This record gives sequence, structure tokens and C-alpha cells, in this order.
Amino acid sequence: MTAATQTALLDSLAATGLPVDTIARRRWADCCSLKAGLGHVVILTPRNATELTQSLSACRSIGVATAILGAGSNAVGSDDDDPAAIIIRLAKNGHFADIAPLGDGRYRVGAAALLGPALAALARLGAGGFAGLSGIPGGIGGAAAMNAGANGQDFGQAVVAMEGIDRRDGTPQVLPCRPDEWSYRHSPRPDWLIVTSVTLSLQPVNPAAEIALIHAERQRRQRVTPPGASAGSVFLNPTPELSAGKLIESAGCKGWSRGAFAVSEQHANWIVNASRQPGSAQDCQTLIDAVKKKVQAVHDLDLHTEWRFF
Ligand SMILES: NC(=O)C1=CN([C@@H]2O[C@H](COP(=O)(O)OP(=O)(O)OC[C@H]3O[C@@H](n4cnc5c(N)ncnc54)[C@H](OP(=O)(O)O)[C@@H]3O)[C@@H](O)[C@H]2O)C=CC1
Ligand SMILES: C=C(O[C@H]1[C@H](O)[C@@H](CO)O[C@H](OP(=O)(O)OP(=O)(O)OC[C@H]2O[C@@H](n3ccc(=O)[nH]c3=O)[C@H](O)[C@@H]2O)[C@@H]1NC(C)=O)C(=O)O
Repeated sequence: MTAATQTALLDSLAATGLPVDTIARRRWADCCSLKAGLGHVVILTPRNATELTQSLSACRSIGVATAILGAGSNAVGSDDDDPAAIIIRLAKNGHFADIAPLGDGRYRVGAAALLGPALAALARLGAGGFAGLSGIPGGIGGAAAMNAGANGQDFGQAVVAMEGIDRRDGTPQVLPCRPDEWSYRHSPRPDWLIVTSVTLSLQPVNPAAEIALIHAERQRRQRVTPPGASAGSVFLNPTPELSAGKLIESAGCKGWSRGAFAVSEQHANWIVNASRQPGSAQDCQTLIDAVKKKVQAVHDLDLHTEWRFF
């Protein structure tokens, strides 16, 4: 799809009656924290359930598939102006970032809220227990979709239900979740579900003490995060005992680079874009493939990336 074709796509979307300020064409590198992807993408940013349903229906009516993007902290864009889908990204400045107490230690938190700020807002309401997750970038929707984890805690331990919309037909859905349905970086979210909020079950906490834990975790995280643009760990740890970083370091890949991207000298399971300038998604993929190949050759182990490639 050329730029002209994407412009025609924007016109078709506007013609369906969608509010024009929810329709945009953006460079991929500006939509993901790693700044990877030189192509452009058409993005819809609905602010409420009605606009989300309208957006899905507009995409169906013009025959284009949809994909969902959150904060872009675990995503690699595309170099192509021809992504397979229109991106839906829930607006951060509307209904999808709300936090509502439901009673009995339960809170409904909008999927567009960022995980760290949401945990701080909940702490101020006297609810917590998940301060270990507060340094993680990314949104509540993304955290639910991939079961974000850090410091021995998984987001899924707090989630009792996911609410959302079936992207195939626009119907509202509520998905109750059992603790045993979650595992390391695995969520029970079906791929058709656009998560619009989650219901969390939290412990009562002293707000000041919980905020102190959150600040301490943010400071720890800042100290260990390699400098430059990044997207967290590249690969899943093969087992709890086998760390991908250790395997990549001992395979000799630290410092390997391609284009804007390099395997961090500080932590081998991070790829960083030191320049913070837009970089080629293909370069990033090539570097990842080279690391996987070397680890396979040295350790006879297949690494699997936790990033989402568009
Ligand atoms: N532990 C850590 O230190 C780090 C953890 N992370 C985690 O990575 C995740 C990334 O979050 P975020 O940046 O917002 O996500 P992204 O924008 O990077 O999107 C990644 C994928 O998450 C899914 N997703 C995002 N939002 C929604 C939603 N509302 N409904 C359904 N699926 C959704 C989509 O999966 P699909 O393609 O399957 O539809 C999407 O492709 C979070 O869990 C974040 O906490 C990120 C960096 C570091
Ligand atoms: C950053 C992410 O999550 C992180 C999460 O923040 C942290 C903290 O709990 O624990 C995981 O990292 P990790 O397993 O790399 O944790 P670290 O403590 O940094 O490293 C584990 C071990 O590997 C060793 N290590 C790490 C990097 C390196 O270059 N060399 C090396 O030997 C460390 O010395 C340590 O003994 C999560 N990553 C995965 C893939 O599970 C993410 O998912 O994006």
C-alpha cells in the first residue's frame, strides 16, 4: 500500500462517519518504545465503547483487518507502508483509562491506563500488593494480554476478569479468569478479544507505605534499565533457572549491532536503540535472528521472543 493508498484508506474511514480526530496515519517508529519501523500505519484511537464499536464496524465495512496496539512497549513496527491491518489503539485520555472501585477489594481499571501510574493511583485508594510490577512500561491491556511480570509477581495474579469487545463482530464480552489459567508470560485472553478494562482483586494497603514501595521499585528499575530506546526483554527465559541474558552473553553476542540496534553491553537480553532515532524493523529482526542462531549453535537451545512484530 503506497502513501496515496493509505490516504485513500483514511478517506474511506472518514466516509463511514467515524470522528475524524480518531483517525490518523503515523510512522511506526513513533508508535513503539524501541522506535523500530520506518513504514507508516493507519491508526484509529477510539475514546469510548461506542467509538470502538464504530471503528471495528468501519474496518469490517471496508474489508480491512484490525490489530491492537497498547503503549507499544513490547512491539516492533514495520518498514512497510503496507501493514496487514488497521491498528486500533484505545485513547489514553478518555473512558478507557478510568479506575472505578467495585467494592470488596475489586477495582475496574481501563485498558489504556499505564500499568505503573495505575498501580500508584490504586495505592492512593488504599489498594495494592503488586508494587513489584510498577516499573514495567506498557498498558493495562498489554499487561493482561501477555501477563506482564517482574520481581516474582505476575499481573494475572491480580486479574479476576477481562472485559472487552470481540473484534470479529463488535459484541461486548466479559471473560472471568481463574488463577490457574495464567502462567509465565501467558494469558487466557483469546486473540479476538480487545481488552477494554480488567477487574483486579487487590489487598488493602497503607497508601503511604505502598507508594514508598512503588517509588523504590521505579528507582531500582531505572538503575538496571540499559540506556537508549528499548522494549524490555527480547526473549523469554527458557526456564526459571536458565536466563536468556546469561545464555546470550556466554554465546558472545553482547555488543552485536545492526543499523540502529545493538545487543546491550549492560544486559544481553535487551536490544537497545542508542540513538533513539527511527530504525529499520528489518535490521532489528536480522539482529534477533543472528542472536537466536548463535545461541542455538553454542547452547543447542531455541530462544523465543516475547515481542510482537507487526
Ligand atoms: N516485565 C517487563 O519489564 C516489561 C514488560 N512489558 C510488558 O509488555 C506488555 C506490553 O504492553 P503494551 O506496551 O501496552 O503493549 P503493546 O502496545 O506493546 O502491544 C503488544 C501486544 O499486546 C496486546 N495488547 C495490547 N493492548 C491490548 C488490548 N487492549 N487488548 C488486547 N490485547 C492487547 C496485543 O497482542 P496481540 O497482537 O496478540 O493482539 C499487542 O500486539 C505489557 O504487559 C508490559 O507490561 C513490556 C516491557 C518490559
Ligand atoms: C524486562 C522484562 O522482564 C524481566 C523482569 O523485569 C526481570 C525482573 O524481575 O526479570 C526477568 O529478567 P531477567 O531474567 O533477565 O532478570 P535479570 O535479573 O536481569 O537476569 C537474570 C540472570 O541473568 C544474568 N545475566 C543477565 C544479563 C546478562 O547480560 N548476563 C547475565 O549473566 C544475571 O546476572 C542474572 O543472574 C524478566 N525478563 C524475562 C524474559 O522474564 C520483560 O519481560 O520485558
